[in-house]
Amino acid sequence: MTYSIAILGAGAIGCYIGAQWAAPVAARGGTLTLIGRERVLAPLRAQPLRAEGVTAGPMALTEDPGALARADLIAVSVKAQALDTVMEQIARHARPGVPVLSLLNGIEPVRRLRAGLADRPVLAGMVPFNVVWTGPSELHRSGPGEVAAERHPLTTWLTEAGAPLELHDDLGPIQHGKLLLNLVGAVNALSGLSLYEMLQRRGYRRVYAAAVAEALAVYRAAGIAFEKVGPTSPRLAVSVLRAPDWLFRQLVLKRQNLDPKSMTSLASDLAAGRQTEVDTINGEICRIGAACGHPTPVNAALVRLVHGAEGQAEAPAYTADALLHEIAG
Ligand SMILES: NC(=O)C1=CN([C@@H]2O[C@H](COP(=O)(O)OP(=O)(O)OC[C@H]3O[C@@H](n4cnc5c(N)ncnc54)[C@H](OP(=O)(O)O)[C@@H]3O)[C@@H](O)[C@H]2O)C=CC1
Ligand SMILES: CC(C)(CO)C(=O)C(=O)O
Repeated sequence: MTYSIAILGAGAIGCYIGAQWAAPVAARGGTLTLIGRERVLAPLRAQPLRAEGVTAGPMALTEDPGALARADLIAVSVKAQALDTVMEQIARHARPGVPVLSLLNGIEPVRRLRAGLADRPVLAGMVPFNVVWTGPSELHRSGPGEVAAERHPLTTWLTEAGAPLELHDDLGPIQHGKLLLNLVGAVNALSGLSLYEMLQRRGYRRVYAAAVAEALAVYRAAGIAFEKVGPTSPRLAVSVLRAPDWLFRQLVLKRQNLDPKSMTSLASDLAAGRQTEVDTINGEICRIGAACGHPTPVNAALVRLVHGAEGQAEAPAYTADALLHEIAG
């Protein structure tokens, strides 16, 4: 059997995953189509996409959501803010029963896709690393790990074709593990610094550690299982993040291969004056806390501050002390 894969949302993640999957899909006689905006696709028509120095295999590039009609699997890689439109496009163009794989951060997007596309399988996926554009057709990845997805005949076909993908029967613990890693996004966004610069400073790391410690307490109270995603186990991370700068640099930063200009995707949105995914990230911790009666003042403060900064002409530049003050209430 051979299949046609569509990636809906040609941004940092969609293009990186497209670059990883294109050659294995083509080698099995399949096709891969990236659906996105012309401003992103035009440079890729002029110069093939390169991710980590490797040139991507053949892929079709289009702005037309009508291309979904040919897909046997649709991987969604837009921001959560675009999900309503994407669900309408899938409902209008995709064939009945074609599965949708969510590559978005957070747990809420999968819930929304399952509610909005109830007539087709929606598979959870998780991208553990950071990807940034280093040129119009060049991507840089930082951080370890493999993309994870729920097991399904189409995701099994992808792995058999050689696409780098780990399959699981239940992605819940992995999604909850990734959510802990994502809590850095709001701190990074509010600092106004690159992720690399922000992580060099203990004050910001203490804010991030407080958000993770609170989330761990909420998971415990709610009985939620999680797995380690990223370089360090979340419980150890809380202590490691609080270490002095010189020790953190030796233990973590030196091994991370972080691009000095890298930003979390939440920080890129805020810096570009766009709405962010903070409600699906820190907001999810607040929702779980509210449901089990566990207070979440740290994550609630981060949600409030990020919302306050959205749509402002200038990106915020909170000092670490100011953020520590805000989360202390
Ligand atoms: N970047 C990263 O390192 C990581 C990101 N993630 C998650 O992956 C998801 C995608 O993030 P990322 O790649 O950074 O986001 P990007 O903003 O880089 O990419 C999304 C792209 O999809 C486009 N788009 C939106 N709606 C549509 C549509 N209906 N049809 C076609 N294209 C559309 C957007 O255009 P426009 O801007 O015009 O809306 C944008 O170009 C997010 O949930 C993020 O949290 C997960 C792990 C790491
Ligand atoms: C950096 C990372 C891996 C964790 O927040 C990420 O998922 C993002 O940029 O959104």
